[in-house]
This record gives sequence, structure tokens and C-alpha cells, in this order.
Amino acid sequence: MNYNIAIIPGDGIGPEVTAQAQKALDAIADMFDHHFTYTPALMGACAIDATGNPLPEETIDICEAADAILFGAIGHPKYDNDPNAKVRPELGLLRLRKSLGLFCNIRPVKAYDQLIERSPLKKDRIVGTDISIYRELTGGIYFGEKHLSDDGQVASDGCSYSVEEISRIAHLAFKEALSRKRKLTLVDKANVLETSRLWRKTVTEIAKEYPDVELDFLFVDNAAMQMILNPKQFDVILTENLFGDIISDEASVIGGSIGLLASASIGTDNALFEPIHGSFPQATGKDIANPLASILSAALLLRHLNLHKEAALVEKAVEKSLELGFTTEDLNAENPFGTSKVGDFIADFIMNPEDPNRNFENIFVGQSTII
Ligand SMILES: NC(=O)c1ccc[n+]([C@@H]2O[C@H](COP(=O)([O-])OP(=O)(O)OC[C@H]3O[C@@H](n4cnc5c(N)ncnc54)[C@H](O)[C@@H]3O)[C@@H](O)[C@H]2O)c1
Ligand SMILES: CC(C)[C@H](C(=O)O)[C@@H](O)C(=O)O
Ligand SMILES: [Mg+2]
Repeated sequence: MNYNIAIIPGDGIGPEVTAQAQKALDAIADMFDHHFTYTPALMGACAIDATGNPLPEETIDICEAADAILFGAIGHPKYDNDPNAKVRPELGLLRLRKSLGLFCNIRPVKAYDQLIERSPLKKDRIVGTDISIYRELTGGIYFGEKHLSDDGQVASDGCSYSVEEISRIAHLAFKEALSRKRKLTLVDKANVLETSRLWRKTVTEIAKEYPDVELDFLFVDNAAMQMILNPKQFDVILTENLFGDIISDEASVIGGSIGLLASASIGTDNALFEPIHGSFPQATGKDIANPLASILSAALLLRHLNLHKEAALVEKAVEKSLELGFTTEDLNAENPFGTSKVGDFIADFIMNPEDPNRNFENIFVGQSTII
């Protein structure tokens, strides 16, 4: 089959990790006789440099025409450190999510057995953790009215949600729970925020349509603590935009590195796949960033295209790399492998799943470890 994939590498480590995900997709194409046509597109600081606009019109057109979008990361310190910047790379991503209607961001979190000893958290707390975070992505405080007073002394960001915005992601989260352990936790701040009270009311109403799903509620401050104290209690978490952003970075510690956390941003007509991490500017060009979040995002992309066998093979390759310690320095400080070497390993495993040792020697060239 032929698939048209838009590729947005972005800034910082974005292009490096996306290149490894592309290697994995190319290997899948070879193995399963698919054809992936990649159309590159600009977004973020690189797009500002090239066009003055963090999200050029052409990028939206390319994404709308694609079967799926693979995105790396955006962001640059020159904007992070300048509160007066008129235009920002992040605006590109926010506008893309909004204009493609990518309202549902799914962030799977798991404790890989192979990495249990690498997590900074105690083993018995995290073994078996498997959470699916459903983060609302096109509403809330991210998209509310912003204001800065003329004298620069007062600023505000409005937060609003409609029943419709809450309902459409809530239904998807309940359906996900039905296919898992049948538990859904709504994370909110209903003791303070009007928007959170609307979330509780709406989700409680929708729960009547899913009697087999156990629904519970946690205030976000407590949820942040429970995530570290007892993450195994969670199955599906449903939450609004800002809380989902924060709680998913926190949850990534369970797995051992944010460099492992993939995500799918789903809308009615489009879908975009991206690591949850940012452009990690300190690592740019050093070949040290973990590419597995991007590679696992490519696996989610394959699932979206209904290529489940293919996705499972990519996931198996990732698990093998974790098992052998074939990983970057965030997971393997003693004997780290480069970003591109990890990508080579994954592609090689995909092409030789029955004989994974075949090309190890080539890949290990220049590395002190011999497995
Ligand atoms: N989706 C996105 O594009 C996205 C997400 C978050 C942040 N950002 C942007 O990225 C820039 C940097 O932000 P930040 O430093 O807060 O977040 P970040 O995710 O880029 O990095 C935070 C820390 O996480 C670790 N990390 C991140 N990615 C990693 C990887 N692939 N492998 C190994 N370790 C990794 C590093 O220790 C790093 O210092 C900012 O401009 C920010 O706006 C973009
Ligand atoms: C870069 C930023 C706008 C973005 C967000 O806050 O959604 C990022 O942190 C993420 O998690 O994808
Ligand atoms: Mg984030």
C-alpha cells in the first residue's frame, strides 16, 4: 500500500530523532512491501527563520493532504529567554493542533521490565504500571483570551471549556477504558475552577453510557502526588490541556526517561504523532538524544493506518534495544549509544526480526561494549 506521510522535523533534536523514526518506517516499508511517501514541512523556529511564520500555510496544506503526520519537536532558547518576542515557535504547534482539530492527545506511559532498575522510583512501586493519558489538546487556558495591560504590569490568560469539547474526548477515553482495565480517572481542580466543575458534571453524565467503566476523580495536586506514590492505581486518565501537559512529563519519570514517551494527537480528519518531549536544545547536533519516543510515535502512526503487525514489530524492536542496553545516555550512562546507532539497531532488527544478532557487529563499531 501507498501512504502519504507529512514530516515536520522542527527544531533542536527534532530532526535527529525524526530521522531515526523514518529509518524505522523505511525498514517496515521494505519488510511489508509498503510505500511511504514523505513530504517535509516547516514549523517552529526554523520556519520563523525561513518565512517569518512559525506555521506557514504550506505546512497546513501538506498536513491536510497527508494520511498521517510525524512531528519531531519545536522550540529555541532565543525565544524561551525573550518574554517580549512577538512570534514564538510554540505558536506554530498550537496553531497546527487547532487548525487540524487535533483535540485528543493520547500519551501512553509504561514501566518497561527491561528498565525497572533505571527508574529513579522504587521498583515495587512501578512494576506493571500501564497508563493511558487522554489530554484535551485544543481548548482550555492554552487557547483562551490573553491580555497584557498597556503598562505591562498585569497579564491574564482566560480558560474556557464547552460541554462539546469535553464530551468528544470523554467518549474516546471511556472507549479506551473499555478495552483496558475499565477504570477512568478524571483529573481536575473542581474544588476551585468553574471549568473543572463543568468537566466533572459532563463526564459524570457521560459515564452513564459506560456502566462497565469505573469512574473516579482526583484533584490535580493530589494526582501529581499519586502518580509518583502509586502509579499502578491508574488505567486511563482523562484531563484538560494544561494538567495533561504537566502530569505526562511527570509520569515519564516512571519509565526511566522522557525520551521514551510517544503520543498521538487525533482529530476527526487528521492525526499527528509526536514525542512528548521538546527540542532539548542542549543536545542539538550531539547525537545523544533518545530517539525511541519518536520511533514509538511512528509505531502509533502505523496503528492509526491500521498496520498493527507493523506497529508491533517496531515496538518489539524498541523492547529489544532496551533489553540489550542498546540505548542513549539518558538510559545508559555507563556505555551510551548514539541517537543514530540506536536508530540503525531498530531498523536492522525490523529487517531481521528472526536473527537479531546478525548485524550487531556493524552497529557496535566504535562502541566499547560487545554483547
Ligand atoms: N512538543 C514540542 O515540540 C515541545 C514539547 C516540550 C517543550 N518544547 C520546547 O522545547 C524547548 C526546550 O524545553 P524543555 O527543556 O522544557 O523541555 P525538553 O523536553 O526539550 O527537555 C527537558 C529535559 O528532558 C530531557 N529530554 C528531553 N528529550 C529527550 C530525549 N529525546 N532524550 C533524552 N532526554 C531528553 C533532557 O534531560 C532535557 O533537559 C522549549 O523551547 C520548549 O518550548 C517543545
Ligand atoms: C511546546 C508546547 C506548546 C507543548 C504543549 O504545552 O502542549 C509541549 O509541552 C507538549 O507537551 O507538546
Ligand atoms: Mg509538554
